[in-house]
Amino acid sequence: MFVVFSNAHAIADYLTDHIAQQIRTKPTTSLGLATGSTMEPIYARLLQRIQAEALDLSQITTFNLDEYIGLAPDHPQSYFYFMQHHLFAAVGLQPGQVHLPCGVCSDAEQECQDYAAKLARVGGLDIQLLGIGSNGHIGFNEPGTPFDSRTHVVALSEKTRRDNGRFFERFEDVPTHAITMGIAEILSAKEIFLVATGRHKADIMARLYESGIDEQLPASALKQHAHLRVLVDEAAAELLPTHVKTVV
Ligand SMILES: O=P(O)(O)OC[C@H]1O[C@](O)(CO)[C@@H](O)[C@@H]1O
Repeated sequence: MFVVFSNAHAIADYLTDHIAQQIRTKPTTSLGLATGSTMEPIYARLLQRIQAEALDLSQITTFNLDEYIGLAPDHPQSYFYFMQHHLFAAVGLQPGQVHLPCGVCSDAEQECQDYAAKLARVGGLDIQLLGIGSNGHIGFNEPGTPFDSRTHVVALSEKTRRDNGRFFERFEDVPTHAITMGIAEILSAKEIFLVATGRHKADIMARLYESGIDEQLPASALKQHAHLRVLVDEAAAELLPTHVKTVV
């Protein structure tokens, strides 16, 4: 389950190869995308590859995991802005191809239903990329989220708001709520890659390894998935027992 790479760039190379191959084989590939610092080197490498190979993205679709409630797409900390800045704009993905929950729609519950309906129409994304929060959240599915959840509004935990506070000027500016894809929708992807890099992710990787399937640890839901790979760098793998690690 755990594949250990020397560093974050090696993980980015591996995922870029895999995603590029998938798109070449299936031009209508649907990608589930994540945000956060972990994804930055991955999108940087993917962007280089797309440009170098002039990979045809005209038929792909993308679905992001989550968005903060209250942040407009042009807010620098919105996840829409993150995706535009790190990937979408440079590779020329068109508005109709990319999907993120709307954080400023007047009816958030309706937005969740609409997003869930769009995901249901795709019927399981081809590849889902995931980061992991230090409390084990995936997307913004915080501990205690039912594993059969679909897209929903979530109240962010104090821990998550503090972790993400590094991107905001003041802690009070960190949104209190978000819309996130649910765990059932994440699990419906055909392949899932959970990525964790850095020593600050070593504790949660050890917890994930030791835990049974437990709603208090959202990422443990992934253990039910037949095509999950957890990609870690050496620092994030530090507390894992040697016998569970495949080193590449
Ligand atoms: O990659 P980071 O910045 O450590 O974030 C980990 C996870 O937390 C989130 O940023 C949400 O808190 C996710 O988008 C991400 O997958």
